[in-house]
Amino acid sequence: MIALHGIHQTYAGPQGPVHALRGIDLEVRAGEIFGVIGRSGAGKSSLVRTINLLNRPTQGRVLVNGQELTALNGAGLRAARRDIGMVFQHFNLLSSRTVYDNVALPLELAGATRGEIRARVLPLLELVGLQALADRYPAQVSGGQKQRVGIARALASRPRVLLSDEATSALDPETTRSILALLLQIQRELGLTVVLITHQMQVIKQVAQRLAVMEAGQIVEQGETLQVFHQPAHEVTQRLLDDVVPRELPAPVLARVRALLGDQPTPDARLLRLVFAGRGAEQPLLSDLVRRFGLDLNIVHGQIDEVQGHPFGTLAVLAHGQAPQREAALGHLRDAGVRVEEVACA
Ligand SMILES: Nc1ncnc2c1ncn2[C@@H]1O[C@H](COP(=O)(O)OP(=O)(O)OP(=O)(O)O)[C@@H](O)[C@H]1O
Repeated sequence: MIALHGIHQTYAGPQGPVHALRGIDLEVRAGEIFGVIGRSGAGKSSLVRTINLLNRPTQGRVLVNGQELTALNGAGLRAARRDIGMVFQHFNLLSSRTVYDNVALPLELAGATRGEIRARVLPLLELVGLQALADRYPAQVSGGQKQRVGIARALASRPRVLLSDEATSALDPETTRSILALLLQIQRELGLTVVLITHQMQVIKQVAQRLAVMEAGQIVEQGETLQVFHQPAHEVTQRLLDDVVPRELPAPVLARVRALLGDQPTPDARLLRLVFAGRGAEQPLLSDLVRRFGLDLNIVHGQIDEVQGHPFGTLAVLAHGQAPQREAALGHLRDAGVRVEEVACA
């Protein structure tokens, strides 16, 4: 659906060239929501803007729906771009136009009649829940509503691809959730392919089926969201994931563990952090540890969440038991797909 081959992007900066993209190869499948995450300056905006050639890459090829955009210019490129909608962090609405007229703009530019425009804009406003606000100006609606206008405008030319450049970064968490829910809804209803860039794993967690992690102009990791959350391979991914599943146990939890252990050396006790995903989270593994391996467990901390409809979470347990049983129990957990880490608590 979308294929990027060997993409390089170099800008002329005041202190010399800036290599914003350094050899990106990426495939996005038809009908999926693909998330691109990275820290500030990693190259995310540069990447997403190459997909519709808002930035023409210095080197490399961009293919969308089998058409090589990098080989197009002028009218050919303009036509291809109509198949790619885009929403922006700061909405990019025209303040002098009403909500209705902002959504109508791309259709006007494409030469549609007033009747055609009306027949397209009204259902779009209904889709994004703004039919009652059609006559308001951007200054008279909230940030979340502005983004709904931006989404309706992006959909006006019936694109098959939607690019989202930090669409929720200017919004509060609750509005972010509602905008992401809307993106999911339209992706499902219209069968859109969505590429969404963000610096927040919470956003990825809510909507992306697959993701790529960027750092310094390169993709350092990519895969299915649940898999990457469960087994992040790159340090940058792990750091970004700390937002959703912190690696460090909170200090009060560690203090409680120390209090539980008391002053006596307890060679048979281990503090373990278990990361469950999908399959592992659905089995009665903790009762197995007690019944089959004779361990004593204190649950000291935990959180359970959902990623792509699958349970995902972490649990910190203080496990008491003799070394052979403990090792067998940990093997059992790992076989069931649970990631097991020993946490130092001294
Ligand atoms: N038009 C430009 N001219 C010069 N340098 C640029 C230009 N656009 C981006 N850059 C530089 O390219 C690098 C990548 O920027 P880009 O905006 O793609 O990253 P980003 O991951 O989207 O960052 P952010 O989340 O802060 O927007 C940065 O070092 C940035 O300063």
